[in-house]
Amino acid sequence: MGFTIAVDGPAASGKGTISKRLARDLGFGHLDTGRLYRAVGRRMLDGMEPVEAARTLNPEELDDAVLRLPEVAQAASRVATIAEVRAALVDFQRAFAARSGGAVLDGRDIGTVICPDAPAKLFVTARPEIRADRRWRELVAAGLDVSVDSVLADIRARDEQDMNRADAPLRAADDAMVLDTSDMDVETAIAAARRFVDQVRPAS
Ligand SMILES: Nc1ncnc2c1ncn2[C@@H]1O[C@H](COP(=O)(O)OP(=O)(O)O)[C@@H](O)[C@H]1O
Ligand SMILES: Nc1ccn([C@@H]2O[C@H](COP(=O)(O)OP(=O)(O)O)[C@@H](O)[C@H]2O)c(=O)n1
Repeated sequence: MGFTIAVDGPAASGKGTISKRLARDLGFGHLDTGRLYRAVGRRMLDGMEPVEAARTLNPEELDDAVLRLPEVAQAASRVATIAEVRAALVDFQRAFAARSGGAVLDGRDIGTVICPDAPAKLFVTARPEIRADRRWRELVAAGLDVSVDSVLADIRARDEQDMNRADAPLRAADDAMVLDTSDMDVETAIAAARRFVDQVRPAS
């Protein structure tokens, strides 16, 4: 089994950016597990029952640009409260984590539930207003007409729902390194994450 890096944190904290770079620089695979929940949420918006949607998800659906939409993110957070939906997605995530050659998974419950034995766990966070500003810039750059206030409201609502659900709530694992990126630029945040990984990774 390869080395697994678990990266969790709230919306737009920078966990995807860090995970992608760690994976690229280390030659590991990367799985953005939020896309699984977004794909289920999207299917629910199309009228499908969420548990059925999770059980029959196709990996090809994970690359659709429509998954970025704020309404899909909200639907994702709603379906993510359903224990049977989460259960249906466990095997896919654990199989990815176990791939030889190493894996980086980012989400909300990777260090706590999906890969509790991962040797490297990061919890990436930032102040809500900063996260909202980052996500707003990203959505505007993608051509969406959204206000920063609506993005902040979505982030706060999802934080609340994700932290307070009964099954696999968003929280830092006890053995996670907490990285607050509020006052870091992208390169500084990536470098801090890499230093931590290098400390716990056996030299190869
Ligand atoms: N440390 C940082 N400083 C400034 N912008 C950042 C930082 N980290 C990420 N971003 C930007 O913020 C947005 C959200 O980052 P992303 O990695 O997608 O967050 P997450 O995966 O936690 O939702 C992206 O547009 C990204 O380029
Ligand atoms: N491992 C995960 C990943 C995402 N999710 C849910 O899926 C939603 C969307 O996740 P995401 O990672 O794509 O969201 P962003 O952080 O990119 O905004 C979250 O608000 C969570 O409710 C989860 O419950 N568990």
